[in-house]
Amino acid sequence: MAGLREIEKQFFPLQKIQDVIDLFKNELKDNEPNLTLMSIVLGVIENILTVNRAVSSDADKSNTLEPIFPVIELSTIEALYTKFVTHIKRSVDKTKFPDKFATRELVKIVSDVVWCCLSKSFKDRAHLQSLYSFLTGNKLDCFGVAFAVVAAFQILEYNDVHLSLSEDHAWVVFGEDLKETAEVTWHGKGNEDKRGQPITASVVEKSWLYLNGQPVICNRHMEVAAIVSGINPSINLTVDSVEMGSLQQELLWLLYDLGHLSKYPMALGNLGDLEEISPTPGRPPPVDIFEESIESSKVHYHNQHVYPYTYLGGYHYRNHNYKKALKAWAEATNAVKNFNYNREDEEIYKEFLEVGNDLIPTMMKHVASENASRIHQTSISYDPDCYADFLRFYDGICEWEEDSKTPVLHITWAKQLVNSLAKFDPTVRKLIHLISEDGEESSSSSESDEESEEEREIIQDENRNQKKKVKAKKGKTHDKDKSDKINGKAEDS
Ligand SMILES: FC(F)c1nnc(N2CCN(c3ncnc4sc(CC(F)(F)F)cc34)CC2)s1
Repeated sequence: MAGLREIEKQFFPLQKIQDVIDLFKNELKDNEPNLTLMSIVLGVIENILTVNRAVSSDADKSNTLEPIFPVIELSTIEALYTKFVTHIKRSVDKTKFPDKFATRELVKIVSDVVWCCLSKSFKDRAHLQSLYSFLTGNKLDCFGVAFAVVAAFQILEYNDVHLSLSEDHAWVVFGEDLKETAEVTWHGKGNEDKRGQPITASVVEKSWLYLNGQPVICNRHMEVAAIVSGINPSINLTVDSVEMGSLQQELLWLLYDLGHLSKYPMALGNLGDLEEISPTPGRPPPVDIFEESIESSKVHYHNQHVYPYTYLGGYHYRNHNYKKALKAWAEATNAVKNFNYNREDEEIYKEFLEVGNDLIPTMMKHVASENASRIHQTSISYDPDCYADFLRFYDGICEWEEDSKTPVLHITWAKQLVNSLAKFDPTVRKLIHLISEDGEESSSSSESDEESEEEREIIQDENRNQKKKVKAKKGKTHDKDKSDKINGKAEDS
């Protein structure tokens, strides 16, 4: 790939969101959309709108709704583009690799060409995902390194090297029919990188990090979807750039309409989140998009992806549809239970820890107060379906832990379980009919009364302890409340 093509240059300068949409629309018509160009353009815009925000000095501008979209000059983009292309072409002697398809040796060399320039600091900060970050700050996050390798191979005119994505890791596939795999980046903290190594069946089997062999294997258009999905509109922990969020949302709808999100559940989840924040007129509601994300995982990935369910659960929780939230979370652990938990799976562990030990307890508390307003007939603490999904949620977590090298549950899980159990009304606990996997039936209402009496005593004892603790903690601000604000998407100030 040489310099920018004339047709690409004509879109500059980019002065508004629509100019970026037009540039991407044109690139996506091509069967080799220019990954390097698009990553640099998005990185420049994200940097101006979030990291180096031009603080408008004239007072009148700050309170108008006039957008602050920057003017992106061709010269800025071309300089960065040439820098990356030159760096890649100068570092790889193609004459040594006459094959049409990439080899493992070449993949390691290209990974090294990216890796050697990286500064060793702050790898899990925001806004480190684009080639702009690589070219101006020598910093890339885990995804950014893998993407840079794939963009480099496009420049070297290999069309067999593609991005392979799980829910918390990225690597590449290559070779005649994408049969080869290779690590090209690091994962998590304190793990030696395994760059150059293949991802073997033993590493993949029952591993959430490698999705048990069901990762998202991208083509060039899905690689564009990955950089758009990776846009981070956050200015800081509490405020997002409205312009950057709108650009991401419009680009995701462009990719959606072209069919490039149909096999990418997380990109659909990201789009659902954006639609919750700012609904696009004439587009489906967020729930429909989350359902499409789940359907995509079922159809294309043997229902092995977990995030589609936690996207949906989080959405229902935020909108106080507690019954639907419990159903989604039960289906999330139904997906995760087939994996064996290991030390590199912390991200999904944290997701479930928050659901089990924070969101569900908070939900049960709210519902308890709702009872006070005598609408308890519809409340979840009287609903057998909710109780069944609550039990399924925990059953999935326990099955996930079974045969795992690393334990999942600890005392806090048990305490919260007892605490939440107690919030369900005893009558509803009798209505549950437990059918084990081998079809054996047993009703949850225990045959002997003293057993349920004993169960009640444990629960009452736990409640007494909880009440004592709450009184003791009265003065202390609840961290979760703070982080609730942190997760809030306040409008651009
Ligand atoms: F569980 C839900 F509530 C979630 N909310 N946000 C979630 N994200 C946000 C976006 N995200 C992603 N969104 C699109 N594509 C990818 S590829 C990938 C793995 C890695 F970064 F490449 F290593 C992560 C990821 C990770 C999961 S899950």
